[in-house]
Amino acid sequence: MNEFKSGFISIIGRPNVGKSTFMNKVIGHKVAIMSDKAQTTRNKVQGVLTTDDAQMIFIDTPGIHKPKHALGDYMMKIAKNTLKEVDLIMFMVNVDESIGKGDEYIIELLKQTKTPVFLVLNKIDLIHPDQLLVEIEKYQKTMEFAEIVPISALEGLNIETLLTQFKRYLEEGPMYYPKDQISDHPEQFVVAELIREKALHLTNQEIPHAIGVNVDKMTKAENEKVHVEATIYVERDSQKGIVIGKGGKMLKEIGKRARRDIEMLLGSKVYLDLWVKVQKDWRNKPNFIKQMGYREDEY
Ligand SMILES: Nc1nc2c(ncn2[C@@H]2O[C@H](COP(=O)(O)OP(=O)(O)OP(=O)(O)O)[C@@H](O)[C@H]2O)c(=O)[nH]1
Repeated sequence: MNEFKSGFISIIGRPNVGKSTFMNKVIGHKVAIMSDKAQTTRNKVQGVLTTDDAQMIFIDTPGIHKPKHALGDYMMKIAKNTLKEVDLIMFMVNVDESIGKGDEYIIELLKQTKTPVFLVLNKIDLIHPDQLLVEIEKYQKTMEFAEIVPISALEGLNIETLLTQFKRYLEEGPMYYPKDQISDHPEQFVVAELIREKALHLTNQEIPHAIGVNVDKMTKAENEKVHVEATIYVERDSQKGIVIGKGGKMLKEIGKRARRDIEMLLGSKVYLDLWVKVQKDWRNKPNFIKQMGYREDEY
């Protein structure tokens, strides 16, 4: 059997280029893995595409949508961190419009990351084929792209080619989101991802891949508050120290930010209890991975 590949793909592009149309075409109704509330969270998972031999998790890139308001260092840092941590970047542009300020802003950001960038020229149905080459050349002058793929999200043109190319770039990896459990308890996975994401962004150290999060318990209390208990797993004591921070400051901040997003996701008040544990070499322990929600046979 072929190896199973998986990875995170950050979608980036200015408003109206067709990102939602693309997601709908690729994932269709499966986008409904999360409640509508999730659509208001920052840095949200847009959709998960699972095939027999691969899983692609498309995520939004925060700090990008309103460059005018988001130029602050803080938002730039979040955007950069997100782009650094994903496996691929999908930069979508409208081929029927000239390169605008919004695109230039994104290109500047993309130049600073080592993650492979796919330039996806959308809406090819609106232009003459001769024009396509001209547009491609314009973009090629701005930076180096791993691949350039013209598509029409609306008409479904060349989408399969794009997905095949994505797969070529992804590495062997686990199935982060179970194929069939998605509609049952999707929240737990998303909640874990939100906590992990905050921990990654805030620690900004060499530990990202050593952080795993498990949601141990999620219950609704009488006052309608959702009580979430989760454990952040790291591989070494030193990493535990970083995640907890001086006087517990870091952990508190991770909790604060994660809670905000979880509340938006679930649409209710949340009480978040976070623990940090050292589990040596957790990434190489199949049972542990399974316990964290990944299925062993898919791993
Ligand atoms: N002709 C044509 N129109 C498209 C294509 N893809 C998207 N559109 C149209 O472009 C408009 C914007 O598409 P969206 O998918 O909402 O764009 P978006 O990037 O998600 O926009 P934001 O949510 O504002 O970031 C819609 O009217 C779509 O129907 C395409 O391939 N061809």
